[in-house]
Amino acid sequence: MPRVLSIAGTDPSGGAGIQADLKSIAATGGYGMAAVTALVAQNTHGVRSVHTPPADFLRQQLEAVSDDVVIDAVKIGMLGTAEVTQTVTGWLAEVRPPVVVLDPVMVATSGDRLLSTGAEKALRQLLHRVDLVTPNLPELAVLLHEDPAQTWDQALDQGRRLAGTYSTAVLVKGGHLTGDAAPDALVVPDGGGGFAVTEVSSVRVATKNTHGTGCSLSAAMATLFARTGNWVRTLTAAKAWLQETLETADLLDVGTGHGPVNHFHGVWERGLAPLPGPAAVPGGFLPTVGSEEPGAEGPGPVSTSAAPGGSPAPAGGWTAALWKETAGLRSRIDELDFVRGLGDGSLPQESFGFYLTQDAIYLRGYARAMARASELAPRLQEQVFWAAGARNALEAELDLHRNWLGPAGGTGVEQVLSVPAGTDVAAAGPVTRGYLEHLLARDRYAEDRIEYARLVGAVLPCFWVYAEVGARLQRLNHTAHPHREWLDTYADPGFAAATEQAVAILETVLAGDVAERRAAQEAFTGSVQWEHDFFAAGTLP
Ligand SMILES: Nc1ncnc2c1ncn2[C@@H]1O[C@H](COP(=O)(O)OP(=O)(O)OP(=O)(O)O)[C@@H](O)[C@H]1O
Ligand SMILES: Cc1ncc(COP(=O)(O)O)c(N)n1
Repeated sequence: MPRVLSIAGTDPSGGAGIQADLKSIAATGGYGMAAVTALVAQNTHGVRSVHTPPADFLRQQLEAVSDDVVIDAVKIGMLGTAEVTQTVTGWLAEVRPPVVVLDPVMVATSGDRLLSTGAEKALRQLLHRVDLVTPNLPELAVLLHEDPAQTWDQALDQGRRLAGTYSTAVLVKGGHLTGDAAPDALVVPDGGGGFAVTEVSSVRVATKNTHGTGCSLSAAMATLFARTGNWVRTLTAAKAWLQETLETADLLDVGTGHGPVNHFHGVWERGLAPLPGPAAVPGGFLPTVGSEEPGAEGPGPVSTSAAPGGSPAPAGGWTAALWKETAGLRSRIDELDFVRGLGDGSLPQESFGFYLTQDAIYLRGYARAMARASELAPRLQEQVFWAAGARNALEAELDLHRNWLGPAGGTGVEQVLSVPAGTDVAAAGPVTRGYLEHLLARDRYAEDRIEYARLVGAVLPCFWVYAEVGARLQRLNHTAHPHREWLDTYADPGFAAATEQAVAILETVLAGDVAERRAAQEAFTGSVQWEHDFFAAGTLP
């Protein structure tokens, strides 16, 4: 866990400054430390007064930390005066921490000045010693002695000029622009006079509770860079995290002015997932977008690899949390008479027939759910994926009739096939009917994106739980097994690959906004329960 030091001012109301930094560092997976530059009497409405302790005392704080603790990253926020700024510059020159991120705090959201004009020159000196500077648009202009950018293109030009002048990476932040988007861009000098510019944009959240976003973002950047060693991955991860803190900011009830962001909402919602391996970032924040930076991750979801159990692994923090949440219920599936009987070969033939009949009916409805998901999918890739899923489910259903449920099987499926079109659920048992109603409950949500999220969550367990149960059953298979051929169908690599893709889509949906996430989570857990019940019903012909 990276040890991250914030050097900044205080906010006793907890939304900005050191208090925000420590929350950000913890939320993004670091150990937070703090040296105070200034004590600020402020709240969500503004700054009342500032008390700056002697610079020598700041130096003592910094040395107390660096004499004892290995520092993996530093975030610098409010400095206030030239003397304080020079003290920090001097300490950095001696200690040389591996990563230094500077948020050049000049003016608070409330409009109050937090840096004396006499300190601007000292701040420019400090710029030579930092790896990343994260100015908002007015700060960018002051650092360049120019007027503030009015457009995003002008802001990017200024970012390039600042990066070139100080040979440092610049994070240009578009929070002060208007419009539906909140764009940010990393501008990194390439050493040959050019720049690698990577833009990461998010949807602007309609909230007045944005106090401390700049502090929180820069602290998250320092922490995540210490974890990933890659600025593009860091920004993508930090933005995704910041977005959820903004989306859920209104759930907090802190002050009556510009309130703080909700630093821990996502972490608490997902639960404390174990830390991922090297070069990874906390759950759910891994980039799923492309970038211009050479060597950075290409487009596409995080890699999914087969879990030791043989079923696909979660695609990120969101799916990991959901998978973990349903672990108890899934483990009970293995204990069911039907699953035990299928595994050890003791399952009565009529139970098997009943199960296959229900499966065929189920697949018809399941195909409809995926066809609807294809209709609603916002991205072409997903549209294609669900359409293919619908087709495969129908083909599997045909195959069941052709190869398993023919007259010789004597399971009564002919009756199912002969019912008039549109009423094919008539022969469904109560569980099959209930499961299909759950899958196809389409009119409960007005917005397409919510219905899509719900559908993705609802159809997923049939992929994922089935793959998991199937992988275990397949291991019990042998040449003399009475259900050998059926168990072989579980070993289809195409199905495993499709399951991985489906899990990756679910991860993307869960990383959407809160309403989408809720819809998908609820539908997913509901379907896991139905999967359990479906297997349980297998012994009730
Ligand atoms: N309403 C919003 N919705 C989504 N993202 C936002 C919103 N407002 C700001 N951001 C993002 O928050 C980060 C901080 O941006 P901003 O340009 O406001 O910096 P700042 O002025 O230093 O922040 P602060 O509000 O702490 O002073 C950026 O990543 C920006 O894109
Ligand atoms: C100690 C301190 N540091 C930074 C800010 C800027 O944050 P914001 O612009 O959101 O008020 C602040 N208000 N206080």
